[in-house]
Amino acid sequence: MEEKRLGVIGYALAPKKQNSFIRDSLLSLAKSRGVEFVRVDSEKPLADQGPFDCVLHKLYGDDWKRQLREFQARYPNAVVLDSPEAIERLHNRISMLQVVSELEIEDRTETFGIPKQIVIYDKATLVDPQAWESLKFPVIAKPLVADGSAKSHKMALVFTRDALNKLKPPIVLQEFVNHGGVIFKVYVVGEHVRCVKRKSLPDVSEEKALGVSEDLLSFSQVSNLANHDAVNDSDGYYRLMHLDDTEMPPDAFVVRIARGLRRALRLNLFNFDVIRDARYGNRYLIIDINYFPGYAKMPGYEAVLTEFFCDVMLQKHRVLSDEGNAHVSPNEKEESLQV
Ligand SMILES: Nc1ncnc2c1ncn2[C@@H]1O[C@H](COP(=O)(O)OP(=O)(O)OP(=O)(O)O)[C@@H](O)[C@H]1O
Ligand SMILES: O=P(O)(O)O[C@H]1[C@H](OP(=O)(O)O)[C@@H](OP(=O)(O)O)[C@@H](O)[C@@H](O)[C@@H]1OP(=O)(O)O
Ligand SMILES: [Mg+2]
Ligand SMILES: [Mg+2]
Repeated sequence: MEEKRLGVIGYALAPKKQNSFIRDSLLSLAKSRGVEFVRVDSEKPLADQGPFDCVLHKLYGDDWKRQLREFQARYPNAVVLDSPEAIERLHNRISMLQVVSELEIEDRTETFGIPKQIVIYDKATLVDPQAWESLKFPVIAKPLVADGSAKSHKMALVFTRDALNKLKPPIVLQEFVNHGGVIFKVYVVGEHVRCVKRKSLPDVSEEKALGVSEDLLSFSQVSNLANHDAVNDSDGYYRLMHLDDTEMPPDAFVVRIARGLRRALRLNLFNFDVIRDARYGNRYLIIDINYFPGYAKMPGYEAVLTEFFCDVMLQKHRVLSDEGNAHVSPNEKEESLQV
């Protein structure tokens, strides 16, 4: 039975995201807590729709950003999850990871950072040895832009300097770090943090790097590959990893990083990929941060997300009732969402 009407969330998502995220199980649980979901009609201006208490979105482009601005001007009390300016930082693989160096986290046993990386904007720099002299091969070449397009996920494991001329800048060259073939994906939903294990690229030994038949290996979204894809890979490069044997990073450490990133990024909905450097065993490297990832892959995602949306609505009501007593600026309102 519906307890109390908390509010309406307008969602603006690409069809694939809508299909995976907006499930009946989420809608009914949210409804039982007084939260209703309404699809934003992409054929009409956002500001002419609603009213919504909250807009949940993962769309790209200037037109969408303009629509959000117009909506916010018309409904200054509505909550936009998340702010397009904050999301934009994740659309560039350099600014995305710069935030890691801003974190001030002390841990007695574990350390963290990012792999060594450089950015290459043009072909000329790509073939200039000075540019990548300091990098140790193999490296992973990643498109600089991470805008959700299929192209932005196309990576290459590059074994030799000679292979660099096959790449198309702008790219980031990041040192490949052996990590036992397992990646940790940390899902953040407001204050909630959940870490899961996924398959990753297998380690590359020095002999293997010397013996490869190709000096460049292309791949895309490895952690989403089904296990049988990996096993059937014709040259046997991928193999089934024993995820169960891999120890998880300490919970408290992961939560501290997640909360630090959330504050620094001013985002509520994201995940980040972490690998454990096989050379040390207590050193963790953050390699990727994604806005509004595939939460539906998280067991029990409905309860976690519902709890979060209820909190957002309750905080909004709280801010509004405070506003009756004193003036609260829009910035302060946003701040209050960041617990
Ligand atoms: N520096 C690295 N060292 C070792 N493996 C890496 C490194 N960077 C990336 N990988 C591997 O390559 C995969 C893809 O890299 P990354 O996560 O940056 O790409 P993405 O396309 O943004 O991924 P996602 O689908 O999570 O958005 C990782 O999941 C991991 O398996
Ligand atoms: O679609 P999936 O469920 O695989 O979710 C993936 C999501 O795609 P979607 O937003 O189109 O859904 C990706 O977003 P873009 O970089 O392409 O913007 C990125 O966030 C991945 O990291 C997510 O995979 P996960 O990290 O959760 O495994
Ligand atoms: Mg990733
Ligand atoms: Mg990514």
